[in-house]
Amino acid sequence: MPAVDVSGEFETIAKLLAPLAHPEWGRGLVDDVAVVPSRPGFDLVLTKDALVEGVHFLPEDPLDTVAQKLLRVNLSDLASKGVEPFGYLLACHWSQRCGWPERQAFAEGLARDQKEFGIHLLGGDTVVTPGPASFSVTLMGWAKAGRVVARNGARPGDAVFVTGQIGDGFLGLKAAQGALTLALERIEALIDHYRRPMPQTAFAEVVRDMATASLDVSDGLIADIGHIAEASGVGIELDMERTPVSLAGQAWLETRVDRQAAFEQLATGGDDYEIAFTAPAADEAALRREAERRHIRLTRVGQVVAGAGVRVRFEGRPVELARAGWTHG
Ligand SMILES: Nc1ncnc2c1ncn2[C@@H]1O[C@H](COP(=O)(O)OP(=O)(O)OP(=O)(O)O)[C@@H](O)[C@H]1O
Ligand SMILES: Cc1ncc(C[n+]2csc(CCOP(=O)(O)O)c2C)c(N)n1
Ligand SMILES: [Mg+2]
Ligand SMILES: [Mg+2]
Ligand SMILES: [Mg+2]
Repeated sequence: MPAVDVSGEFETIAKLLAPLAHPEWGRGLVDDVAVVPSRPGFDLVLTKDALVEGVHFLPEDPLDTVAQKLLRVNLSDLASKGVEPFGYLLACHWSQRCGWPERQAFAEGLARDQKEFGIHLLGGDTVVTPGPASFSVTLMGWAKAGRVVARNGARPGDAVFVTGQIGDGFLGLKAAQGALTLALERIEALIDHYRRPMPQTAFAEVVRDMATASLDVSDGLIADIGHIAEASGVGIELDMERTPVSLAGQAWLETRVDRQAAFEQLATGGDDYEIAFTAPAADEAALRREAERRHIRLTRVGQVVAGAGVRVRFEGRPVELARAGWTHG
């Protein structure tokens, strides 16, 4: 009799994924569907992002961190809209390098973040591909009916804010590729940020209550702020030197001769998973209090004006950008 292939489809589902399933709604991952009871007074909010090896993560990245990044890029989308997540559908397209130990590591990463962020697996699909591995998640959350912040609510007179720090995802990729010379602890922190960005889930309720428009920064700060400007039919003025930078980012900036070009790279590099949003300028003090209570850095990077598009300045001078952020060809 041939040996049982323990990395097969149904072993993966039964042994690694079923323990992660929602105790009621996931039906033990032995049915064709998941069933989520409706929640009166709430809207069901859905988002989906995929990760592809060689495009979003590196072939040598450990699979537990790939699983965490997969959940976190999706958690970031819901957090940026002020929505509380509860569960997700998962598609695994395993490559040839994904044997049992790699699949186990992937499931461990999922388990860790399910616990940290209070979500459960509802179902999904498991296939093998001859190409690079890829994964996707459809994340679901509840929002009080009619209360999801849109991209299109920015108005002249609003200020533009961003949480946390910008540029560590971009620098983290360079660090992981061995292309940065910084102190080892900085390199390690940057690589960890690239592999396991931290979504600003604690800020979601502040966005929900105070933002006029919001999104998360995945493509790049300038490109994503451009999405708010476009959706809202307004212009946005951005002071690029205000881009909040980490200690590692500052150390990197000090190694650069062309400071403006360096800021441009940080503000267009993407992979940040911070929240960018607009709110009435008069609410700045209240927003700062809310951020401080949650130990979250908050930076005012620009303002909303009448007009169209993002106008970027660096130390008062207009900047012509080669590109505003990441796009898939
Ligand atoms: N293949 C698709 N089918 C249906 N809708 C899509 C598809 N791709 C993107 N969208 C929709 O287009 C909009 C913009 O998607 P986008 O992926 O740019 O947003 P995001 O997830 O915030 O950004 P990022 O992918 O950089 O994290 C969203 O409403 C998304 O649901
Ligand atoms: C190996 C490797 N090369 C490049 C990048 C940079 N990158 C890829 S996709 C993306 C935007 C968000 O993706 P999406 O719009 O698909 O959600 C960014 C900034 C990376 N993370 N890994
Ligand atoms: Mg997307
Ligand atoms: Mg996204
Ligand atoms: Mg987004």
